[in-house]
Amino acid sequence: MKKVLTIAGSDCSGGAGIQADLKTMMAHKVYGMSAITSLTAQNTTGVYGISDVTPDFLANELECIFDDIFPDAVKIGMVSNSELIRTIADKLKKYKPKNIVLDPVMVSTSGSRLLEEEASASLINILMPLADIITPNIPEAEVLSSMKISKAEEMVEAAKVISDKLDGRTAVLVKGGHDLNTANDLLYCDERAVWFEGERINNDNTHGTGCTLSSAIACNLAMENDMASAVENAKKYISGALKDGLNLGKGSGPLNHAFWLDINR
Ligand SMILES: Nc1ncnc2c1ncn2[C@@H]1O[C@H](COP(=O)(O)OP(=O)(O)O)[C@@H](O)[C@H]1O
Ligand SMILES: Cc1ncc(COP(=O)(O)OP(=O)(O)O)c(N)n1
Repeated sequence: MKKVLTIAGSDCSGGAGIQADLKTMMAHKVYGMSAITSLTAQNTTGVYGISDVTPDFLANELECIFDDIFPDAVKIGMVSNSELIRTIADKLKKYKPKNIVLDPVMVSTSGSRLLEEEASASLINILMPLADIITPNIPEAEVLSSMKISKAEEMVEAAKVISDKLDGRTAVLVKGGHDLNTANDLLYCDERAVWFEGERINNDNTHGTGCTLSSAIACNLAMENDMASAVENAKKYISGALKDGLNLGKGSGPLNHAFWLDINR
């Protein structure tokens, strides 16, 4: 059985963070593990509290995992401060896992900062170069490229700028969920731009879409798919989970991961 590790924050309401990641892993029939960076008190209406673990505790979690059940892929999500970012980088350099997917989580859809402002530079300079793929949404790609993105060509341009900053070694997937007309994601990999077109689904329940997509990519890489196939399969997964139309909570609700179990029975 393939094994996948998520290093991310906990969402007590189960829509995003490690809960979304572990549900995605279960649906992909891989063995899921989690190193928690932060506890959040949040639900479909917003984020009401954040409590980071200590760097020593995160180091301990990572040692426990890597020394015992070595993952075939690693997904990294919310890491709110520079000390935690450095802790993760140290362990990745020590253990050298393959297939690192980094979702550069900065601000939740509900508008709360999940990355301290002064930690952006550490995320970019310390953690991103270690990733095989990073998956910014449009606002995150704007921050990373220092560009405004308002059309498809600018998604390509921004992805190139970000890729250049990472010496071209890291694939860049600019997600199009924040474009109100389409849902097309752009993969820039090995100096080539490839579009993954998605039908825009009329569902405001999008809590955890970014977490889910990046975990699905990690699962597919663990299962030895190449990068483009991993993104293509992950896009099918996210589209199906959104289309299912689960409607829970008073705000932007979570996805239904169980649809995948039903269609793959
Ligand atoms: N309404 C939608 N219809 C179809 N796909 C969507 C929709 N909203 C988001 N997605 C897809 O969900 C994934 C996550 O995208 P996005 O919402 O941009 O990221 P984030 O959750 O990090 O802000 C992408 O594959 C995007 O295309
Ligand atoms: C603990 C935690 N991690 C990440 C997020 C952000 O989730 P994401 O899927 O990027 O997008 P939204 O849920 O904000 O739409 C989170 N909220 N909590």
